[in-house]
Amino acid sequence: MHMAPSSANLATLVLDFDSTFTKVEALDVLAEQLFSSDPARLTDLNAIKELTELAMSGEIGFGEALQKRIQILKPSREDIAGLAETLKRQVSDSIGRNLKVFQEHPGKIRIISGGFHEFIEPVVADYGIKAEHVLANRLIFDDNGIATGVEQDNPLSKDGGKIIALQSWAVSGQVVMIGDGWTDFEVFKGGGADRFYAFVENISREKVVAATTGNEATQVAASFDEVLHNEGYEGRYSFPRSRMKMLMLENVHPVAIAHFREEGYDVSTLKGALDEDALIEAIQGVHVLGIRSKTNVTRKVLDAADKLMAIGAFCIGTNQIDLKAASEKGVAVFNAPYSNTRSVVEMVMGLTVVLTRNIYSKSIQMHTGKWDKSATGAHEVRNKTIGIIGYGAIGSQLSVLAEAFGMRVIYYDVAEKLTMGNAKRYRSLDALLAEADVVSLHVDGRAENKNIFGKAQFAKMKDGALFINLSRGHVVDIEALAEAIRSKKIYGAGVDVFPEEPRTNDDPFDSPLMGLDNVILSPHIGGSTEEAQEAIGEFASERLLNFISRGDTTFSVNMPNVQLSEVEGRHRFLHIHKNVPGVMASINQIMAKYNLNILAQHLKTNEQLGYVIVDVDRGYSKEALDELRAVNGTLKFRSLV
Ligand SMILES: NC(=O)c1ccc[n+]([C@@H]2O[C@H](COP(=O)([O-])OP(=O)(O)OC[C@H]3O[C@@H](n4cnc5c(N)ncnc54)[C@H](O)[C@@H]3O)[C@@H](O)[C@H]2O)c1
Ligand SMILES: O=C(O)[C@H](O)COP(=O)(O)O
Repeated sequence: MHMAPSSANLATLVLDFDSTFTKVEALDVLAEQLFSSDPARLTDLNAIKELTELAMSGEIGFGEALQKRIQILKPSREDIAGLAETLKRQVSDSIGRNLKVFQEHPGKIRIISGGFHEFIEPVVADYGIKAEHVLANRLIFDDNGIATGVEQDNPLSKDGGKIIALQSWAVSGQVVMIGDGWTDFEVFKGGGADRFYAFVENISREKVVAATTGNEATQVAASFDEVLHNEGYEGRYSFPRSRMKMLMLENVHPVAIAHFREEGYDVSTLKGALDEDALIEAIQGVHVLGIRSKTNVTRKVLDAADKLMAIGAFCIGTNQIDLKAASEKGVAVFNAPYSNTRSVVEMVMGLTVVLTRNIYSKSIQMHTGKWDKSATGAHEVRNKTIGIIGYGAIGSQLSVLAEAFGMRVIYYDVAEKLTMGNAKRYRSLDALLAEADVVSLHVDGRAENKNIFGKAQFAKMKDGALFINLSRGHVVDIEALAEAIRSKKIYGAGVDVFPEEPRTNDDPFDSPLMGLDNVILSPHIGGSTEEAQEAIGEFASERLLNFISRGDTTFSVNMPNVQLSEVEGRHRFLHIHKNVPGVMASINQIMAKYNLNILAQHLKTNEQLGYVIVDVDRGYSKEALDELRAVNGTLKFRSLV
């Protein structure tokens, strides 16, 4: 049985304290603490920060910097106690979430620091690290309890001291040094450690990072999870999040990026969309892709995606993604189906009023110095009929707002829908077109909807009616629309979406609708409000995070939806497979064969996919995982801790 790895076979992990165990440099924090109670000490604060930085990047001797800093600071015993309390709240995120590892392997994780026992010990004691496993300096206090210097016979008060101090432990087995600073790298360089990790979760020091290249025993670690994973410890995450790449295109809202980064993922961003070739290149090694409406995720892109687990469409539409191909590969797709609905609807109402009153054309005239005050051709929307085609989230919300404006609402939808207010469902599109003063399109972008609105449909509209499309460009024959406007069949139009749209703001726009009378064109901004974008960022990032961290597929557009709790104190296997007979039986046979203690099990299927989630006790065999991965029909298999 594969249980939590036994301590005996594991390397001893020696952690630096400042900017590694904690997020901060303790003496800088102390300086700030003293400065905040005495603003006259601002110059002291700056001097301390400068000395810290110079010492950490190896520019001046460590011992010299330490002495100088204590002599400037002169902290009291109370100041040091206060500092320890502050530092307890500043433990590095990846250290904090791995508390259990410290508890499971007492003595295996130790601290070596050029800082001071007086504040390090109380902080690391919370992680079960005993005083004898902390190597650090000691302060010298005068009779008034004020620190006046550093004990000089301690090797850690001198340059190159860490490597000498380390020998006093006489650790048997392998030693791994983890730290952000040059003195930490020196431990490895001087032969005091078998391996070295440049710890960059809090700060990345160029000289230290550069020193790790070209040596197999040294590498950069973006989190303690990575170190634990590499060294065979069983940490909080089975796979370090800092090694999971997220690529966010098309200006995905910063709130989403911040959430991903807070959770420790490696996120890169691009402002615009990418074409197929560029995306094929960019998607290599990417675990989660974030897009909006302009990025086409084709089968070719999905074929090239070697690590992809999930796609987040940070918008409503998912027609730009080959959902069938994504399902065949077990890639989960999420979107934000309701977050920009209101923004679109408000824009439709605004366009309806502006077009009905001919305000847009009059405004253009005013800008050329023409004053044309007249009521001719301007109408109220009250008592007019709006015909909504596609009565989904947006169509039905529009129904409510249009009624609030006093409009009569009729709608046409291919599916059965809940009718809002006094709206009336029409089963014939032609009948709707014959009655509507305003026709507004809100169908989804499925491929079959290409050109559903063309010459024949415009011909069936009332003379002088208005046409609005904020759904998808390809659903309307744009030449037919241009002709309907030129011939005055249509009195005006509001168009936000086009068959061909520029990929970025730097690309040109061209359309047969340009220059036509009473036609308001907008650059696909129906959902582009700050409110909507933030709401999408929140919603879609939460869906993706819940899927990646716990397997939850709530709201996925292609995976069977399963709502799951967090994985605590157990293992979770996630098995995505083709929906073919026999998979579940095979999985259960493997579970029985390896005597896995099942705590919970879920199976949900859709036409294409089956999704099995099994929670088991922490003890399990690696062979069982290999067999589960090899079950016929498996598309993706993951094990979570
Ligand atoms: N302009 C923008 O910025 C913007 C913003 C958000 C959404 N959108 C687009 O708006 C559209 C509507 O979004 P939603 O959230 O309401 O989608 P939805 O899926 O909730 O609703 C679409 C409705 O259209 C119906 N439908 C599909 N094909 C039809 C057809 N041929 N005839 C009649 N009814 C049909 C469906 O049955 C469904 O009820 C989508 O195309 C979406 O991509 C555009
Ligand atoms: O599908 C959508 O939500 C809209 O088309 C908006 O797309 P966008 O996020 O690219 O603006």
